[in-house]
Amino acid sequence: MTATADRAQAVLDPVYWDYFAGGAGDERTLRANEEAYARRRIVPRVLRGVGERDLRTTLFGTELTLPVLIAPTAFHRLAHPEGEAGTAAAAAGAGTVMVVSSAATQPIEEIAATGAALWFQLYPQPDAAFQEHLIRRAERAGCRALVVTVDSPVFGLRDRDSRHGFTELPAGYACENMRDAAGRVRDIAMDAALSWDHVDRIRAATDLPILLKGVLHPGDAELAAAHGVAGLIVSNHGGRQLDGAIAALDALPAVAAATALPVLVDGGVRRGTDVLVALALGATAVLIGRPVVYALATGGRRGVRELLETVRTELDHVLALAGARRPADLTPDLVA
Ligand SMILES: Cc1cc2nc3c(=O)[nH]c(=O)nc-3n(C[C@H](O)[C@H](O)[C@H](O)COP(=O)(O)O)c2cc1C
Ligand SMILES: CCCCC(=O)C(=O)O
Repeated sequence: MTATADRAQAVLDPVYWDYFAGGAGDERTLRANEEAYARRRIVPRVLRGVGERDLRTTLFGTELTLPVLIAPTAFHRLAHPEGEAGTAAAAAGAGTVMVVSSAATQPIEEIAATGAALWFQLYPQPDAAFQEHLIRRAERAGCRALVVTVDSPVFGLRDRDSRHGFTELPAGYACENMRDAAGRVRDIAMDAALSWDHVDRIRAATDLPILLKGVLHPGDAELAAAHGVAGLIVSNHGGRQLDGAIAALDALPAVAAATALPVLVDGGVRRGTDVLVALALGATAVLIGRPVVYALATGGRRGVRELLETVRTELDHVLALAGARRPADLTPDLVA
């Protein structure tokens, strides 16, 4: 991973690099996400007759060839001219799901034309009619789930971006999926007044399964189930929102214990061993953010495909070494 990050930094405009790589505040949580994986050790089982591994995982009716999804990240055209469609083409080739950001720089219809299985990430919007318009568009484009990001009542304070004065997209780029009924691009609203009522409203507006992204507290996992949510993503937004927040991996066990819903996790997943550890500690699948952007920056769709295939190979390999045939065989006792 480090090599890819270095290569991405070398090809990217320094302002964009800092936007992609950076986090909030002192970037403590950003670092903590990776450190939490580095702290864990695997306690393998032997002589389990594992044989051929089977990495397939089904989520809300979609079969994935590996339990690794592409996290929603903004502005792919700033990383590479192929943009989100390049990332989606790689997801389709690898047989996994891409979660498309509200801040994608290409229309969802063009991203969907790659044939990829897509979920749409929605920042809950205070304007109910506008929000419903966004949801309908995602549905019509064939998105199979809504990922509602709930960790952003206000936007994170990111020192690197402030230093550069990076506050809006350059000319020629837009958040193409934030167009209203009149075709005008609206700013993504963040609203500190949002509450569980808003989740109820989104649920009433769609039959798509709803995942809440950005849950870290087990009490919120219990509430999510009570509000009819289909799944959770344990996440601190890659350390870009609340600096000082608990590392995603450290939050995972208590959230998984608090709910019967499928629990996904993102933040700091870099290798097959990290995937194994997250699954053992209660995740049904993981998502990867920055490494995808870096791979896109350096190699377009081919780069992203290569990244996914590397993670697949690594996960297959470490499952064998740890004595597990499939993701469901992984249990917390395998991690110290
Ligand atoms: C450049 C960048 C843009 C992001 N944009 C979004 C976004 O639009 N919506 C969202 O819910 N999360 C967004 N995230 C957070 C990711 O979905 C994810 O939680 C995080 O990147 C995972 O950590 P990782 O980068 O360590 O893998 C973004 C993250 C990055 C790095
Ligand atoms: C308004 C764009 C939001 C992108 C985002 O979520 C991030 O940069 O972390």
